[in-house]
Amino acid sequence: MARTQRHLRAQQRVQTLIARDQPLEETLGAICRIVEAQVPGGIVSIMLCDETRLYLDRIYSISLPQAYCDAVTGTAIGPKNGACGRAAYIRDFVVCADIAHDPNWRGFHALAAEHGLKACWSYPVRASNSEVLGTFAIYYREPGEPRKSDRRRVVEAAELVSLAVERERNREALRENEQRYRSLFTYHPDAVFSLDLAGHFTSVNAACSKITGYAMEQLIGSHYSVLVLPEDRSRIQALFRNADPGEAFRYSATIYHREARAVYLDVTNLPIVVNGSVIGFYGIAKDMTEQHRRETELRILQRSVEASINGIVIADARAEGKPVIYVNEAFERITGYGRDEVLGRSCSFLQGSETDPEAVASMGKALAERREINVTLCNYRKDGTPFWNNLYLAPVRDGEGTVTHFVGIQHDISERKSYEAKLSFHTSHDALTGLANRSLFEDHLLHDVQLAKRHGRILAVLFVDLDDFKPINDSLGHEVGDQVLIQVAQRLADELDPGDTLARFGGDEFVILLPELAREESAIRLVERLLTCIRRPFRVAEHELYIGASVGIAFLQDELENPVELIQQADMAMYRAKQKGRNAWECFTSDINDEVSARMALRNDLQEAIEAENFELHYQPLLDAHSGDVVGVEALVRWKHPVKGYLSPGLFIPLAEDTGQIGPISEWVLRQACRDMCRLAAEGYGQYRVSVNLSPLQFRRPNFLSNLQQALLETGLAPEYLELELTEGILMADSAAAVETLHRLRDMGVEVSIDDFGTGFSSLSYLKQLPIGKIKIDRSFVRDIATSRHDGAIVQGIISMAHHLGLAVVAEGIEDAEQRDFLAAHGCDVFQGFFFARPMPLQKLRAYLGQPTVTSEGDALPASRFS
Ligand SMILES: Nc1nc2c(ncn2[C@@H]2O[C@H](COP(=O)(O)O[C@H]3[C@@H](O)[C@H](n4cnc5c(=O)[nH]c(N)nc54)O[C@@H]3COP(=O)(O)O)[C@@H](O)[C@H]2O)c(=O)[nH]1
Repeated sequence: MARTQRHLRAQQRVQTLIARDQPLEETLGAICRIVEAQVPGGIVSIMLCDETRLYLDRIYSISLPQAYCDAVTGTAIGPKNGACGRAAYIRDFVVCADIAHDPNWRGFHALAAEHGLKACWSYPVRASNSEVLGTFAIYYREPGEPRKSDRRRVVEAAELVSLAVERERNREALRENEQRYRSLFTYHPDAVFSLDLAGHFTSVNAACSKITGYAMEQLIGSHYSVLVLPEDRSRIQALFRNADPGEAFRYSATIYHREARAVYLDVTNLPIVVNGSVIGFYGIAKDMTEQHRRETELRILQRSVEASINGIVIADARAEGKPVIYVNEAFERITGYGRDEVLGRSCSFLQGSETDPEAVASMGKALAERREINVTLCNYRKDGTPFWNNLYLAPVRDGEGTVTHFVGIQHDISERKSYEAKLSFHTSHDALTGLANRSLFEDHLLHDVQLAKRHGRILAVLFVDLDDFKPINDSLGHEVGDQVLIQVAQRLADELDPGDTLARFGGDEFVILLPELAREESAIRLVERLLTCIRRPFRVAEHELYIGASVGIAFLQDELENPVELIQQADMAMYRAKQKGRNAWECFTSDINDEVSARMALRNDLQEAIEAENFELHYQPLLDAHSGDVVGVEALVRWKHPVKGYLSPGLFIPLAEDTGQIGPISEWVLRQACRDMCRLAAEGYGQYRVSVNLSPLQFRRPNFLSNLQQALLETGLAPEYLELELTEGILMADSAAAVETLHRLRDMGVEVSIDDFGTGFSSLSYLKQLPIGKIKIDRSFVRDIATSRHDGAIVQGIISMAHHLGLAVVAEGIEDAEQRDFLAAHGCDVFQGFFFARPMPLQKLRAYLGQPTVTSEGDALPASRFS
């Protein structure tokens, strides 16, 4: 009984050691001690299997000699390998009553004998799953058989060993599991954490710290929501609230990094279930910030590509034929092809008959060489219309540098191209007539002169200047003038050969290049034809208009160095033709050159005269036809040329009108005339009205009226003592504006008369509508008034009708008494002419007007010339 109790107590001790997870070695040592205490003379050994279950590689014993233990450690499990090797092998009790004679101990006899071991009883240690874990054995130093109780003791001890070893193995497995789990947690690159049910962090790994910027100790215990963006909090709280027990849930969240930057997370939470209850949540949060940035960037890029106004096309560089894999909306708009019609096709379908093969080849070369290129080529829309495509092609490379795609950016530059074409047309053509302009004409001239010289051809340049075109422009307006020019251009073009060049140099000047004439007479015959065709009437709206032309001809001479000189020569010849009268032509000769040079010199001299104010005014009196009183004077400008003396305005006014120099001359005349009249009055010669000739240019200036007013103010002449002489042409051009100006003059008190009446297009009925007071019959009618019944009748008619309209009539150019008497007899109001007085300088006018006479009121009396 006492032995049984001792046995039980011994077992309890061992079990306590096992339960307390004491080290296995300690527990097995205890088992050895307990059993040896129970079996006098018995020496206990416990052997355990290796992982392969083929060897007994560990031995625990408190009494066996160490040398023996070392020798048997590693014994293979086998039927003839001693008591333990065999017991593990046959999985049953093995009794070796006499080791020395036991055949299963062959190989171990000497060892056993050496250590005095004579008997051994061994039993396999088996796990709960029957797996052999090792052996439990008792050695004796005398041969002997076990009793039943001995066998039971060995089996019980083996079970205790099994318990201890299994417990140790479980402990090991648990430790390993724990380490595995720890590794997963610790080394996971994503943030792994656990939360309690209230949402506080209970554990965090290093990645949590890295992603949030907070130390692990700071995170543990804090609530997850302090990290989450306020706008995300309620959504995430709801997810936790509504999570199905036992189900994982996933969401995206944005948190604040400690450095106040947003971190985008992809979070998965899963419940921690212990004993069937959820006690918290595990979380795995993947940092998506970089991916989010890339996605945002990609989205923006994608939208930019979609919304680009340029067509964008992407082709697969690795597939045969480089098929299109993407086109944007602009591509569809520009080409007219829908996306579905394009995808999978090679972009070459946009090319057509007008596509430049060189551009296509250079594009193909760039694609083959995998490099970018910018080409402009003609592509075709779906409806067949061509468009200019400025295409930029660039390769797209992958991470290894392999070209995977080509991106093409199309820019439809059709509008720019057409604008450029127009621009280039305008730089080389006249906008009104569409003819070549001077620059293009000169290009042709240089080229044709070269050929003519090389092949000994006859080449001529014709300079055509229209006669009588200016009055049309002035009197009927520019629109009518433009139409005439267009028709002239057409008529000239109709007469020319295809190889000839017709150009307009501006105004009414046309220039023709005849590069290949059979003989010089051919040019002259052509000129005759041109003059004839220009003489034919021009019809513009309700007008039937007649003009002529003057043509200068210049032939290419061997000695000519600069081809452009031919134009100048033809121009000079034209000038000479003009002097011959209307519808004439003239060939260039060297004397013409001299004449033009003289004109150029005169122009330069005139400019100097303007700057030095080298002019003088002469005054020609105007006499009352009845009383002979001087009723006014006409101011006539003279140029005091330093070499040539006084020059008549007939010599320089037309030149000044051509060159625009008339402007400053007119300004000077107006002011000087006003000043002189004031001076005469101040000197007591009387206050006379002065007539000043007005040039069309001066009248049309926008600031004409204000300048006039300024001149009157500056000089102090009262407006009623100023009369402006206008030609009919001035009034006819842009008549509405001209009439308006006349009204303003009348409002100012300035008198207006029509000069050279009878030579223009106007009729008396037209003049009736104008606020004018006087007409001046042209000198040409007065000249033959007494001898030509025709002129006499015209003058008579003019006077009669003018009086009916309430207009005074002045006759100019009266040179003899006959003319005077005729005009007096027919009621002419005012006389002017050499018969009475020639134009004279102011000093002579003083003498002509006689001694200054001053009335009691201080006014001078008018001088009478008839008494
Ligand atoms: N825009 C301006 N034109 C001006 C100005 N000064 C003169 N002119 C114009 O120049 C043309 C020639 O003028 P001029 O040589 O001075 O001749 C004038 C008279 O001398 C001449 N005249 C006068 N009486 C007779 C005569 O009996 N016989 C005859 N053969 N000639 C005579 O007529 C000219 C005046 O003509 P008009 O102006 O039509 O009254 C001439 O057209 C001038 O208008 C100027 O400052 N600005």
